[in-house]
This record gives sequence, C-alpha cells and structure tokens, in this order.
Amino acid sequence: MIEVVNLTKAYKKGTAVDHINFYIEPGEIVGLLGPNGAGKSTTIAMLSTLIPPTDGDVLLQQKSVLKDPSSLRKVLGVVPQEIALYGDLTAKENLNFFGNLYKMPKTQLKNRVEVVLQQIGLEQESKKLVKHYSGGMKRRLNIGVALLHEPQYLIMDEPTVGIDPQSRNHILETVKKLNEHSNTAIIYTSHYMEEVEYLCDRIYIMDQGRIIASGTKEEIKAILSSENTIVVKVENYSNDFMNDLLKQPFLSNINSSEGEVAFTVAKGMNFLPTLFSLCEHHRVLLKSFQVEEPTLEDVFLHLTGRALRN
Ligand SMILES: Nc1ncnc2c1ncn2[C@@H]1O[C@H](COP(=O)(O)OP(=O)(O)OP(=O)(O)O)[C@@H](O)[C@H]1O
Repeated sequence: MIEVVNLTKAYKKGTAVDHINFYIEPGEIVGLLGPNGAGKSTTIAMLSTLIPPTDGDVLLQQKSVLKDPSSLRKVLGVVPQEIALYGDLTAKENLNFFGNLYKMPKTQLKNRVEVVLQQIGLEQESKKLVKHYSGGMKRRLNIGVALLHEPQYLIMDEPTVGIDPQSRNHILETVKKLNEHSNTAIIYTSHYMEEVEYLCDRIYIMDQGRIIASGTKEEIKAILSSENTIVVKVENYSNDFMNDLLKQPFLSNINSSEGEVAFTVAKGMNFLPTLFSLCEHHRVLLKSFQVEEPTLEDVFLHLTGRALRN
C-alpha cells in the first residue's frame, strides 16, 4: 500500500498542496479529481519523489520513501502530463532507449517491449517514427514507457488532455485492461469527471491544495442525497415565470437554457402543485420533467460554489 501523510508543498506565492492524506492499495484504481491548479501535478511530483515536500511523507508498506526513494521507483511507473519521447526514433526504439536507461536486462527488455506494444495497441505501428504519430498515439507510447518495468503502481497525470475522442476511449480501455489483467494499481488524475467516474473505485476530490471529499462514487454522491435535481422542459417561458420560480423558498440552483429549466429541491418535497400552478399562471407549456441523479460535478459545485471545468 502507498500512503500519503500530511503531504504539503508551499511556494513563496502560496501553498500548492496543503496537508493532504490519501492511500492506494494494490489492484485499485483511485481518481484524483480537481480543476486546473488544484494541486494534482504537484502532489504527483512529490508522490513520485521528483520534488521534495515541505512537510509530510509518502509511505510504501509503512516505510518512508523520502528516505529510500529507490524502493518506490522499483514498483512505480509515472506517466507525465507532457509527452517525453524522441520523435526521430520509432516506438520500438523509444521503448528500448528508456529500458536501457532504466538498466533493464537485455532479454527481459526484449520481452517487455513486445508485451507493452501489445498493451498500448501499437504493434502494427512500432516501426514508424514517433514524429509521424498522432497526439493520441504519442500519449499511448508515453504510457508504454512507464509500463516497461512492470510496475505494481502506475500514476497517470491527465493522460487524455488534448486528444481526439477515439484516442481518449482507447486510453481509457487500456487503463481498464491493465488493471483487470495485470492487477496494476492506478492513480488517475483528471479534471474530466466522466473519466474518473468511469474508471475509478475510489475518488479524492481536490481543490486549492486540499482534499475536499473522498470515497466511492456512491459515497461522494451521497453528500447530495438530501437533494434532487429536476430538469423541466417548457415552452413560452418568460422572465416573470423565472422570477416567480426564484421566489419559491424550497427551490435552489435555478438555471435555464434553450427550453430547459433546472433546479434542486429537497428530497421528498412535493414541488409539483407549485410548478403546475406557476405554469398555468404564466401560460407556460410544461412538456416534460425528470428527476436527475447527482453527478460528481454537482457535488463539486455544492462544496465549492464553482464548476469543475472553467
Ligand atoms: N514551481 C512552482 N512554483 C510556484 N508555484 C507553483 C509551482 N508549481 C505549481 N505551482 C502552483 O501550485 C498550484 C497547483 O498547481 P498544480 O500544477 O499542481 O495543479 P494541477 O491541479 O495539476 O493543475 P493542472 O491540471 O493545470 O496541471 C497552482 O496555483 C500553481 O500555480
């Protein structure tokens, strides 16, 4: 198990990471979800012993890795946000180059290169120069480099930023398979709520250097269990209708766009009579309404008053 204990990074301008605690057990996929600037990359840099913390520690099997970074590096692979590859080499040559850099034995490296190329779905393209690769293929190879030494734990820092949807899906599937077939534990950072929701067993939500919520998806969503979001489709609605809705004490977070009005209401509150009478009064045609499950985005909005993506 890897544990992060009171991990902190303070810069002159402010504290990027502020006494955070979390853990990951073998075989888990754990999500670190937060908006830009929340402190995710700084956390990962400290966790992978690239930068020293101002305070706190990282423990592997209850032993400090700050005192013995090599113990962690043996079992940890890191996929950085930036692509770190040589464009004038092929995929195979890149993998061999990094394998040699890590001083992997020759026969082991040869086998691992073949396995990794298959895992990242680049066997057919392994002899192409990387400079001719698409952004998504480069990202996949970036992941491959981190997998060469068969790490037990893999950290992925926003691995799908700036790539097309097809490559994004490919990466998400690669992550799932890696976890299912090789039992690799994965720390997945992202500001895409859907990715984290799809992949992760447990989630930590970060904001302004702190962890503001943690648990399984269900546990985190339960923070909003006392409310329901209602989405109503209407025609001919006016400002007066909206103003009257805003005056209702039991409705909150009222938003409208393109024929849809959304609001939250306390669970169990019978809002329908009021809604019907307001529609009738303002001659608004009520076409449909539905009760929506809260999303992690809703929880973030509830906890911080801001949207996850800006
Ligand atoms: N070397 C540094 N010196 C000073 N401040 C820094 C440094 N590195 C990061 N920060 C600040 O720390 C905060 C957290 O940054 P960090 O990159 O960890 O966030 P993030 O959640 O990874 O965001 P992103 O998704 O944009 O990478 C930001 O306010 C950033 O400006």
